[in-house]
Amino acid sequence: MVTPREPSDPQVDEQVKALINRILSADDAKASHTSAVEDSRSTGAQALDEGGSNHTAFDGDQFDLEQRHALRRVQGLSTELDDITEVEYRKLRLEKVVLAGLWTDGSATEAEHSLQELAALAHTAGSTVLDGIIQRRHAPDPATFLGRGKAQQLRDIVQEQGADTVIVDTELAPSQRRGLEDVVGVKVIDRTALILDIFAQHAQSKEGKAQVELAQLEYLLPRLRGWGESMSRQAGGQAAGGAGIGSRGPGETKIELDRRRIRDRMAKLRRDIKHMESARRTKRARRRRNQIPSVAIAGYTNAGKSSILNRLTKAGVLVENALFATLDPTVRAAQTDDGIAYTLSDTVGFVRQLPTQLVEAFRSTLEEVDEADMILHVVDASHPEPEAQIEAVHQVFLDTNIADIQELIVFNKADAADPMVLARLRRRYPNALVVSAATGEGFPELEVAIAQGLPRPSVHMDLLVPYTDGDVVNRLHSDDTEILAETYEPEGTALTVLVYPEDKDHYLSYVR
Ligand SMILES: Nc1nc2c(ncn2[C@@H]2O[C@H](COP(=O)(O)OP(=O)(O)OP(=O)(O)O)[C@@H](O)[C@H]2O)c(=O)[nH]1
Ligand SMILES: [Mg+2]
Repeated sequence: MVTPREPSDPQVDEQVKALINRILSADDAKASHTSAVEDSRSTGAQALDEGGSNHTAFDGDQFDLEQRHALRRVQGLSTELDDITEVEYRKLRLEKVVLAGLWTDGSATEAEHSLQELAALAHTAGSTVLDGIIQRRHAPDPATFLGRGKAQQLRDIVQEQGADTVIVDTELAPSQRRGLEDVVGVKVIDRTALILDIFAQHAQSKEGKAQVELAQLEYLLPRLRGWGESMSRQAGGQAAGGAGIGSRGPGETKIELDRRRIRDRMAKLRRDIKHMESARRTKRARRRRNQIPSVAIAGYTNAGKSSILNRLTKAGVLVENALFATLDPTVRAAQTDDGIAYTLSDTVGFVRQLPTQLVEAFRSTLEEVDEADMILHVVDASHPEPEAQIEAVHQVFLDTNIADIQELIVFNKADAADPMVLARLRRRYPNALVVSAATGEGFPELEVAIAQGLPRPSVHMDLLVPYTDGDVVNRLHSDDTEILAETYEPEGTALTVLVYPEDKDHYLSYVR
């Protein structure tokens, strides 16, 4: 049984209230979402390499990153009430954390890697990870997630270390969260809330923000009940009749009101997102019509996708040694050595057990991948389990029906990877490439492989274009034609070209 929460235990209620306020307050997307990554990154996540981000010359000016740091500094100076709630909410939540996970199936190493990934996530959200425990157990305890004894041990660790938060490596039922909180005496957050928080901090585009807000509300809605229950219990004390109209206290009315406001907000967000989706589709259709081949970069979070994009295009996309640095698809123009233009799109990183609330948001970024001519599947070769990451990504490809697009696996971070592991990966994936976005190793081969994988203009034409039709020559010189020969004759420019089948008609009247 879950012990009923005392009405006078306001800490958790305050958190929920603050969260609701934050989400419901209009236009609070401004500074608040990007401000939470504190500078307390001294200890923690082994899954991230030491020393923060090492930027190459290809990573650009990192304006985004600077902006984030700048926003961080002004936090707490504002006197607006909204912002104060926000700051308190942050302070309350994510500072010194202890992690807790269960090892139910699989090997001990797998359980450990899962906790390491959680540490990396916590780190990305701005917390300092002090400690972590794993319990071997068939199934989670329905009341407290960890078994009673282990939960008490966790409480001791929390007290010893002076932690203020426990993060659990799964999604908890609301009652489990409260049950565990009652034992450990500090607030408990689950993996889903953590990932949602990171997404909220990082989303940049309007669509991304809307998607994340919708996901947060979806997560919050069923969890409001916990709060409502304790409030109506209060009211129940006054009107001792039990159920019925008389027992409805102000708490209940308030919770209903909040629920309705949240539902209204969710409906509005869904409408907005629909609208934004169709705008994006139009843009994509235009690109399609122009016949520019497209390459999508996909892969696990922190694999180095943005770094590879930057090196291929010198685009200056934010690279950060954190999970989910990129949360919005970014499309850039690139060119093969022999002048074929193509688009390269960066995508949101994959992660195991993506919260269901975020799957939609994630899928919208995969639409870019969906229509690509080729996928660069980037894998961090220095990660402890590259094969598991590949499988996780392939599973998502299967789930979203994009498994039939031509895929090129690219093992990145060759400079940091164990040579033995690299050898193993080379054997297992003979068609894959090994590169390092840090040193540039393997990039010439990568560029050749991309050039070979792209659809090429295939219709051979011999043309003579009169000098009066200069715009036609210009057009042939633009992105989507390959010029094999060009000479100037008295009657005009003679060209031998390869064009895409769709473009053939434009030039038929100039054929010699
Ligand atoms: N040693 C080494 N580090 C690299 C290499 N490529 C990228 N990194 C580092 O790995 C981290 C993640 O790089 P990103 O390019 O942001 O990775 P991403 O896949 O775009 O990550 P998300 O957008 O967060 O999913 C950064 O700290 C990079 O500096 C590499 O070849 N070698
Ligand atoms: Mg990225």
